[in-house]
Amino acid sequence: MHNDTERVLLTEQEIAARVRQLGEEISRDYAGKEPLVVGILKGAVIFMADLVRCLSIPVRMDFMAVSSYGASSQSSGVVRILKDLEHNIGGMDVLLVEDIVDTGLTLNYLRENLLTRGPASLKICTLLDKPGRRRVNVPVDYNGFIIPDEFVVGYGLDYNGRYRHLRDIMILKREVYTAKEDNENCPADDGS
Ligand SMILES: O=P(O)(O)OC[C@H]1O[C@H](OP(=O)(O)OP(=O)(O)O)[C@H](O)[C@@H]1O
Ligand SMILES: Oc1ncnc2cn[nH]c12
Ligand SMILES: [Mg+2]
Repeated sequence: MHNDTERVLLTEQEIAARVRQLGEEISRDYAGKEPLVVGILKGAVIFMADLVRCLSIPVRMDFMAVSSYGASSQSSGVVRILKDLEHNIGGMDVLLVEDIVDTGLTLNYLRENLLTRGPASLKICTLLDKPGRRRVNVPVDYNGFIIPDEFVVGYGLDYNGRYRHLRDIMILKREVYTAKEDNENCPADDGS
C-alpha cells in the first residue's frame, strides 16, 4: 500500500461494480438519445473512461478543465475555466461527469455556466460525494458513493498532482497534506 495513504476506502472491484450500476441507470434514462458526456479534467478522466464503456447508448464526448484546488487540499473557492468545450451545446442533452463533489463550488459554477448555453437538458453524475463539506448545494442526478470527510486519492483523484494512477480510492494521510501546507503557510523567514 502506498505509504502516503492511510487505508483503502473503495477497492477497484467496488468501484467497477458501482460504475456498471450507474451505466445501466444512465442508459435507461437516456434511451433513444445520444447525450454529450462532458468530463471535467483531470480528475474525472478515469471514471469517465470506465463509465462511457458501461453505457448501452451512443454518446459524444467533450472535456472541460477547471481548477479550484491547485496544489492544496482546500478549495480556493475561485473556479477558473482552464479549457472550454469544443461543442456548442445548444439543444443538446448534456451529462456532466465528475469524480467528486466536495464544497460544490466547481459543479455549481459549471452548471450555471453551461445552462446559459441553452442545452436541451443538463444532468450531473459524480462518482463520489462528500456532503459534509458542502458550501453550495448542487443537484446531483447520479451519485456513486457518499464518502466521509477525508481527503481521498486514486482512480483519477489527486493531491498536488500525485496519486491519480492508484487503482483503489485511498484515504491520504493527514500528515501528507498538513505538512506540505503548513510549510507553505508558515511566514517567510526573512531573518528580521
Ligand atoms: O466540490 P469542490 O470543492 O469544487 O471539489 C471538487 C473538484 O475538485 C477537484 O478538482 P481540482 O480542482 O482539484 O482539479 P483536478 O480535477 O484537475 O484534480 C475534483 O476533481 C472536482 O473537480
Ligand atoms: O478528497 C479529495 N481528493 C481529491 N480532490 C478533491 C477535491 N475535493 N475533495 C477532494
Ligand atoms: Mg476536478
